[in-house]
Amino acid sequence: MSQARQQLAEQLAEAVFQGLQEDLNHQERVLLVVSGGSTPVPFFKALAAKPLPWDRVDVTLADERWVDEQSSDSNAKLVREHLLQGEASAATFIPLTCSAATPEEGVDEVAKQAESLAWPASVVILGMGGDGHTASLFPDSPELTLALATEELLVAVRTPSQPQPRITFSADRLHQARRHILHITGEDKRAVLAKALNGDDVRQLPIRAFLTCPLAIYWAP
Ligand SMILES: O=C1O[C@H](COP(=O)(O)O)[C@@H](O)[C@H](O)[C@H]1O
Repeated sequence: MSQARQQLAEQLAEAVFQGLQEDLNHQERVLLVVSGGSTPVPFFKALAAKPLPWDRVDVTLADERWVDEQSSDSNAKLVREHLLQGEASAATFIPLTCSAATPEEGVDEVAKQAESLAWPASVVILGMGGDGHTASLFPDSPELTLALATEELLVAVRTPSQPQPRITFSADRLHQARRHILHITGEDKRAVLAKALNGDDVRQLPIRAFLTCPLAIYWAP
C-alpha cells in the first residue's frame, strides 16, 4: 500500500466520520452506503477506528455479487472483515443477498430488509471500475437503463462482462443521499474519470450518472 493511498484512506475516513457525526447530532440513526471491490480496504480500517456511536449507524453496500457470503468475491465478507471490527461491530449491517438462488428471486426480500434502513443515506461512497461502472451499473448490462431510471430500491443485474449475477441499488436511491463520494486510485481510473467528465453518454460510462450530485472525488496515484 503506497503512502499516498493510505493517506487518502485516512482523509476519506475523517470526512465520512464528520458527515456521520453531523447527521447524528440531529437524528437517531444514520445510514452509510459503502462500495466493495479492492479499493476500500484501507478506508474501512481507518473508519472502523473512529469514535462513532456505532450502535446508531446502519451500513449497507451499493451493490453485491450474488455469491455466498463466504466467497472471496462477496462484498459483504469484505465489509465484515475490515469495517465491522472493534467498536464498529456494533453497527447494523444489512447485506444485499438472501437464501434465494438468484438475485431476480431474492430482490424483493432484500429490498424489504433494506427499506428498514435510515434513508436517506448520510453518505454514499462509490467506487469505479476501469469500464466506468459504479455500484453494479455496468455499460454492458441489459438492466442498465432500468437501474438508471427506476424508483425501485434495488435491481437484479446480469452483465456479460461479469462472472456472477449481481444486485445493485438503483441510481435514484443512491442519488437521494446527502453526501456522495467517489473513491478511486491509480492513473488508469483517473483517465477513465477524465473521459467521463468530458462527455455525457451515461450508457458508455455509468459513473456519469453521479457527476452532478455533487460528487467529492478522493483519488491518489
Ligand atoms: O465490482 C465492483 O467493482 C467496483 C470497483 O472495484 P475495485 O476493485 O476496482 O475497487 C466497486 O465499486 C463495486 O462495489 C464492486 O462490486
